[in-house]
Amino acid sequence: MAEPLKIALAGLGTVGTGVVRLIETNAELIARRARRPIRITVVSARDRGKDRGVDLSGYAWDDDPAGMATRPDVDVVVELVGGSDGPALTLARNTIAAGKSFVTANKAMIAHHGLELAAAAEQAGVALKFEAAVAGGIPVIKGLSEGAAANEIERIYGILNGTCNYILSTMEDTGRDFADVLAEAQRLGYAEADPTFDVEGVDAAHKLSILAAIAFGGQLRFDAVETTGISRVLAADIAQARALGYVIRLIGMAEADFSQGTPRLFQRVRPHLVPFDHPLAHVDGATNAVVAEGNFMGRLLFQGAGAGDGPTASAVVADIIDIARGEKGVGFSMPAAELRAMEPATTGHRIGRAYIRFTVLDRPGVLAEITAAMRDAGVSIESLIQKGRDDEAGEVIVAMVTHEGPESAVSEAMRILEGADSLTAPPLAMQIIGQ
Ligand SMILES: NC(=O)C1=CN([C@@H]2O[C@H](COP(=O)(O)OP(=O)(O)OC[C@H]3O[C@@H](n4cnc5c(N)ncnc54)[C@H](O)[C@@H]3O)[C@@H](O)[C@H]2O)C=CC1
Ligand SMILES: N[C@@H](CC=O)C(=O)O
Ligand code: NA
Repeated sequence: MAEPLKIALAGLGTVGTGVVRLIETNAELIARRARRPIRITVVSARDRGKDRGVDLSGYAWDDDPAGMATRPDVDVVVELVGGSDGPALTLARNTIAAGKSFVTANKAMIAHHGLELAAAAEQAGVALKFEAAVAGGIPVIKGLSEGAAANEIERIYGILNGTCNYILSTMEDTGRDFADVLAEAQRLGYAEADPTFDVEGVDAAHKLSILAAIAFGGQLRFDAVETTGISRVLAADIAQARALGYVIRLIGMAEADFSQGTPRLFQRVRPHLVPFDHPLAHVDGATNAVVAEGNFMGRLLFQGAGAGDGPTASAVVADIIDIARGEKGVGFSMPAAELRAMEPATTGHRIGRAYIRFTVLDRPGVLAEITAAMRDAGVSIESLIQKGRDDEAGEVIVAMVTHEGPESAVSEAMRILEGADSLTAPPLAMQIIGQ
């Protein structure tokens, strides 16, 4: 058998320890499939003394992750530290500059610096791979850039954050409290080091911008993702949605319009109402699902574990195996210089139904004020429910479902009601996903 491929592993948290366990447990099978053994030679993390439940005694330790790139006992660097800049980015740049291949699960860094790193890797003739960065263990990057390579893809959407999906589906099934379920998702290793990235939709936006670049062959535009998280979704919204025949899911959606001049790119992360009979309504726990629509393949659905040590490690090690087999590719579907510039598109043109929820003071005239704003903005109401809350603040919940109409009209109604005295919090509008 050929010489082992020597791996430096930076970061020994949820994913890093998962990678150690996987490489040790499946060593023989991996060596056969990779045509050579894969051997971790050196590791690095913040705290050397911490018990991580894995045996690290066979590996060298380096206090300085950034310096691992130039060590003679390293062929490939695997970065599992996290953060868009800082040590992760320094390590990526150092590794590529040293002429070595780089594997990462770091969507924040790829969303911000992916084009720069891809161009540098192509110039250096090394691999830059990040399958674990999008939808954890699901091979969606490989699926899109290889399996769907012949298609023009105009639309891609799905559930891209395991933590939010775990929170929403657990609250729905058990009625448990948001903060309590979030703490559990953190204990299970699903959440980011700063969980506001999960609950405010930023992590899903990182992933969506990477997927969109791959699916549409466009330049990464994380800056142009419209992002709303789940922190303002109330247990009352979940109950109301269920009564109406829907579940609530955080959906990332990207669409490309190539019909004229500079292609246009629409990217949005937002909680949506999903009808019970839609495939995404049955995606529970930390599972992710991605739907891609291509002009010849039709609709593809990728589904599987989007977070957690084992599934994420599986994607990281698959990238290492590709490199061991001699692959020098970069994770995008075409060379960085050929990725098209895309102009961000606004939501104005979109048509659909929406659920809108208001928390208001229980006093005369409030409902009239809300319905007048809807009338003035041209929003047609299909149904409206008013419910008291079990608190002493005198608040009630008003929830409505609109008829199909322009999203811009809903935005206009929200604008008219902005700062209205009778609202106790800004209203929350969620689109209802179609088939
Ligand atoms: N946890 C998950 O399910 C998934 C995580 N990811 C990504 O994988 C990466 C790692 O995530 P986790 O393992 O969950 O994080 P974690 O917080 O569990 O582990 C991070 C590791 O990096 C080390 N580290 C942090 N700052 C460091 C520094 N300045 N110098 C040296 N070491 C440092 C820590 O000591 C720790 O060992 C992140 O980019 C994350 O977004 C991607 C997919 C799924
Ligand atoms: N925090 C992320 C981890 C995987 O990418 C998530 O919850 O999906
Ligand atoms: Na993946």
